[in-house]
Amino acid sequence: MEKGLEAVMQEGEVNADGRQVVLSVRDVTVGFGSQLVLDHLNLDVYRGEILGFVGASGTGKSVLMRTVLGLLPHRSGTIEILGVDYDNASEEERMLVDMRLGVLFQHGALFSALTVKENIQLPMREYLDLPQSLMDELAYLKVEMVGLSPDAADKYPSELSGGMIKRAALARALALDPDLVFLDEPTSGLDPIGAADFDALIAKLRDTLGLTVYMVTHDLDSLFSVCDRIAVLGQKRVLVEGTLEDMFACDDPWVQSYFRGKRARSVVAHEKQPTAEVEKT
Ligand SMILES: Nc1ncnc2c1ncn2[C@@H]1O[C@H](COP(=O)(O)OP(=O)(O)OP(=O)(O)O)[C@@H](O)[C@H]1O
Repeated sequence: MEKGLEAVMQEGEVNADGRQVVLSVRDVTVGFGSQLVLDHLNLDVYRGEILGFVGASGTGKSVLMRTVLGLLPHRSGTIEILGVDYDNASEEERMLVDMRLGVLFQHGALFSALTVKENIQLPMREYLDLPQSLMDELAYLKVEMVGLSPDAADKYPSELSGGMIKRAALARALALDPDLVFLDEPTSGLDPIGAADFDALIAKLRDTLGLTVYMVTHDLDSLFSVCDRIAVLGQKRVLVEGTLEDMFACDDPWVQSYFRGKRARSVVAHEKQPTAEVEKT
């Protein structure tokens, strides 16, 4: 049975804790030829949270994100987005779901021949029928929302710094006011201050817009500072998902070395520093 936009946006299983599940991945298996990358993987993402998704290189984080976005086929299992079983949805339902999703691919992936404003307007042109003046107004609004100055809107990607490209790509991901945003290593390639600013921007957007954020990252700072929950991919499935405390308590060797290793300890020490400073004054 087909559902209208209202139904698509409001549905989603509510779990035992009363949390709304906006993305539910059940028993999903993905492979290429004889190589199995994901094997009966399960994952839930809750409305309004920032979920950090980590795992060793090559474990399948990008494959999972692309599978959830319908860009790669899965051999078995179900994927429900905003309460809609994507595989069994009608074309209209899929389009309504797609409109509620924003994606920031690794390296920004802006079209180099288009200005920032034109890049932001691409999803608007694809899904909506709006007059140019309104699309311009909306594009400037998104540019401001991600902390870029208005003159950045008329620049081409080659005229922007790495941090500005990430912000412009985020503005494009926000073009249709999505419910759920996928970010693939959003802080990679940024210096620590740029990365921290970007993390703060994501947290602010979540708080003000009520976004749900699914963030693939290797950045320990992001995991410690902005993620509400973390899911760890390993052995073709989600090894553990939960809070930082759950990560510290997990006895899987990779999770232990990642969250209790030297780098993690220095990040924790650094995260605690501002509090110590405040206490001194
Ligand atoms: N289109 C494809 N065809 C064949 N194999 C693929 C394809 N895409 C990914 N793979 C394989 O799937 C595995 C997982 O790749 P993926 O890019 O998802 O890893 P990742 O966890 O995102 O790694 P990283 O952290 O380095 O980005 C790798 O062995 C990769 O070679």
